[in-house]
Amino acid sequence: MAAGGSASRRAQEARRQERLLREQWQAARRQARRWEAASEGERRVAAQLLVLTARGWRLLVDRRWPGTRAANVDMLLVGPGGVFVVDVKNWRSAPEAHEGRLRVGGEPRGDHVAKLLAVTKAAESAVASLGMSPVAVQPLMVFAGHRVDAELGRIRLLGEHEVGPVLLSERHRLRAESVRAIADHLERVFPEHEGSAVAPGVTPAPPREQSQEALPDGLFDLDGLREAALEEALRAPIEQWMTFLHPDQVALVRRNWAGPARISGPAGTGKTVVGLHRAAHLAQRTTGRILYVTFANNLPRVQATFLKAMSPAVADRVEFRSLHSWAQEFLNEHGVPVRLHGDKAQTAFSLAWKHVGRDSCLAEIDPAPAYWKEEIDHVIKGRGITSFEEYATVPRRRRRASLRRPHRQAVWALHEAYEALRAERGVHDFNDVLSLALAEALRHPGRPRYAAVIVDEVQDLTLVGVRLLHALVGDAPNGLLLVGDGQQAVYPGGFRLSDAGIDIRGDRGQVLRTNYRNSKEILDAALAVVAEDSFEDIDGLRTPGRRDVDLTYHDGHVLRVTRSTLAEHDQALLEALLGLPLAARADAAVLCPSMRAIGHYQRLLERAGIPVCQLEHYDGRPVDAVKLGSYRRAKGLEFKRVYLPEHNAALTNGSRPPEAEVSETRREREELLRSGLFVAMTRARDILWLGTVLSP
Ligand SMILES: Nc1ncnc2c1ncn2[C@@H]1O[C@H](COP(=O)(O)OP(=O)(O)OP(=O)(O)O)[C@@H](O)[C@H]1O
Repeated sequence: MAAGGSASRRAQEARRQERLLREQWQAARRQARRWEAASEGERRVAAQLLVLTARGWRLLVDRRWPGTRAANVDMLLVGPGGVFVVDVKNWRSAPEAHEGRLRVGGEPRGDHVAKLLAVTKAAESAVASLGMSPVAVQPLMVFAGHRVDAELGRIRLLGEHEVGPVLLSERHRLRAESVRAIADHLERVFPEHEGSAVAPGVTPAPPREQSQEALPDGLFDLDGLREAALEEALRAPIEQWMTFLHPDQVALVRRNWAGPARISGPAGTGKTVVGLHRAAHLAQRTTGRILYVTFANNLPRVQATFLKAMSPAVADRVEFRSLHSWAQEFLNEHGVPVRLHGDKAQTAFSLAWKHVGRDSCLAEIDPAPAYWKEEIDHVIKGRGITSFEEYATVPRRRRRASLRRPHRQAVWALHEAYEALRAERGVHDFNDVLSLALAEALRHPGRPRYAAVIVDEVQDLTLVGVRLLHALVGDAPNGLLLVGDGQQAVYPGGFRLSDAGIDIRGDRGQVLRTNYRNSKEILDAALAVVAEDSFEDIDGLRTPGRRDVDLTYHDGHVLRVTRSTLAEHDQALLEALLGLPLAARADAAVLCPSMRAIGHYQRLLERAGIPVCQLEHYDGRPVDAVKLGSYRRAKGLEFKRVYLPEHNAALTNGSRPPEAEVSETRREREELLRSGLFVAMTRARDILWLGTVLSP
């Protein structure tokens, strides 16, 4: 039933659009005819664009390029789809875009490309003061008398038939008031060109008798426009942040940095948003590829979805990858054999622990082998340490237990045993993949394969990981951008920029301070968890856990739900979720600290008939299911409603021995658990549900 109903609605809308378009097209053609100085071809293009002016677009024609005496800009077009800088060409031969160059009739036309890009840059600067990101400004070359739909770097090449439908079906990023304000502003910045022979007013002329305006065959393709208009009517607008940023953010997106740069700031301050806009901006400015990397492997899919919506023209030049999957592919391409096998590597470690760890002095500090596996993973291999002398004195960042020389000797013996057993099995672990890739990258310093590398959640990388990414672009201008927040580190170990040989000075280190995501109530609750945990960020600075953050006005609440038993607690969670309107479930997430808890809540929700989407499978596109995953998997994401069942179960609550008796390693573990909880809590925009069980 639904399908039949929607088909008939679609047909009805199509008929309405067709009627409307005929009227608009006829008015536009009459108006274009008044442009005496223009050629017939240019008038036809103008008529296409004038149709848009009847649909909420503003067309500025023949404007002066600011800062020049005589240079002109053919057209500026502002509408729901953004700002377009339009250059109309009335060339006899069709354009050819090949290997980034424009040729017409075999002749190079690079000068036209350069001019259009320069005007686009001027338009970007003009709208930046209104907080508009450069990704919303797009250059277009339109060819009268030809059918074209191609790309030349960031320039879209369209024929006269294609331009109308393409612009009409752009996703909506500007509301009517913004279109007005931006067009008014551009009208002032790009004044009318003196001596312009084009009629200035571009409001459609009053309709004449319509019968005389029969459409000449082949001149105008109503079908294309009608389809586009229909799509436009059914399409949802893209998010506000994909077009408008705070002016300070726009400045970061557009800035020229002479070498590696860094953007830091507390949770929710728009770091990823700036990173994504910067990726799109750099892709627009260069012909090279941009690598956007994170540690987590679900985040790249989500970020790729966002970029595609935000800036489809450059989406295929930005590669979103998790660090390890990228490194593995890089090794494969270079013919370096790699046999990543996490389980076999883990068995090798367990055996090594049994042979040389369990009965050593290490067990006095912490009897849990996991602590020592982390020591090897994050301190020794994560830092690329290959000799005991180096390990004997290395600063163990984010590690609390102090290890004297005999302990370090014991760790080294464990490491060597592990490496021998791993090698015997012929397998690699995750750290090996990065070390091999680093060695390979350093072996081929030649032509960089990326114009830029942007690293998100950089605090979660190991030193070897960050060195590897640095090696890909070196200290090239605008090459490396590190984005992250030390307070959200959820892995042990860590590094300082100086350890990695990355020198970030002056304005290349930027801090964002305005939280756009959380309400005061939610942020205060999250900060209370880590208030006592000062942390060291990658610049080596110690920062107190309770940080000063500017908040934007935003409503949001914390709901604390305490029940005596797990069954009652789970029932309360189900009631909260079942009470949501169906559409609201899509923006709700249940986050858990462990795999065991994820399994438990997956069964609970499914039994109650609540559809669940694991965060592993979430790619940022709306899906009508409650998201479910671990705190770590939720990094970098956000949801309107976040549910944290048994949120404090892993933290100490009354059962903790006196402070003096708590081991350093236990303190370290608890600190990491609190960081994880802090990350999970700060994912919530409107509602943060905190479940507690009194007697689990
Ligand atoms: N200028 C802005 N105006 C309005 N909202 C914004 C702006 N900049 C960012 N936001 C919003 O703020 C939220 C947080 O942005 P983002 O995810 O980039 O922050 P972050 O600093 O990377 O967060 P985290 O470190 O917690 O993952 C998003 O909902 C985004 O839409």
